[in-house]
Amino acid sequence: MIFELDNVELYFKNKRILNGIYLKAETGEVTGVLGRNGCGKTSLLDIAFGNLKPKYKLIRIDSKPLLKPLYKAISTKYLPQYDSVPKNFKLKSLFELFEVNWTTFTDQFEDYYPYQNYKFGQLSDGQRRFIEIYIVLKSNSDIVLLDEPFNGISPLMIEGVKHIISDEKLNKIIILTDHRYEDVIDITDTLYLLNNGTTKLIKELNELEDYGYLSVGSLS
Ligand SMILES: Nc1ncnc2c1ncn2[C@@H]1O[C@H](COP(=O)(O)OP(=O)(O)OP(=O)(O)O)[C@@H](O)[C@H]1O
Repeated sequence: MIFELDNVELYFKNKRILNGIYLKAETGEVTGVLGRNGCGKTSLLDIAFGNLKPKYKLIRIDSKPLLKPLYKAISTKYLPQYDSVPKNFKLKSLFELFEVNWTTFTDQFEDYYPYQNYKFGQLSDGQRRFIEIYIVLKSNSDIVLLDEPFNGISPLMIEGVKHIISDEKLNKIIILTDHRYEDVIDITDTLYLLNNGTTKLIKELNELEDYGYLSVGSLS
């Protein structure tokens, strides 16, 4: 499957946030979006998912325009920037809801074994984040959107998430954004920089310095 987001124009109160966006992502690949704070990365994912309506946008799936919101037309999972699971939800029920196997999870991540009957709100911030990422990535879908998946989780868990992303991309389109640019670069097949409201396809990493996203010398 090929997903394209094209010709996006987004304003908040007459302030133009996005203009002339083009992003292409396909099954079997991880597509990364980098950009400074406030440049519009979350807005872009919201527009892609279908829960933020810009002035203009065009989404194509396999070259055909999509007229419905993505989440209504295609099986899509979205990890938002902040907690989205109600705090009184039991982990067991959460895994059942997303049809993700708890035993497979705890076989791989043994630290979580005791928590099956815990409520989501009884976990630490990082534990909650990790569980959310895991279920979003592991549940059935064609497209996965991840907003800052590495934020707040410890280095070993970041490595774990990167492995899961690499496995899951075989059958999914994965689009992610995060400020941990080295981890993003490490796992992405296609990389965009969001700068001055437009996307730039990054072919050479030094372009990240040329566009002023990284300071000169950061990559050496
Ligand atoms: N509901 C809103 N009303 C008005 N302005 C908004 C709204 N949501 C976002 N903005 C503005 O739009 C711009 C883009 O915000 P967005 O959250 O998409 O950026 P971001 O790149 O994800 O930022 P960060 O990396 O800091 O999370 C910001 O300048 C923000 O102030």
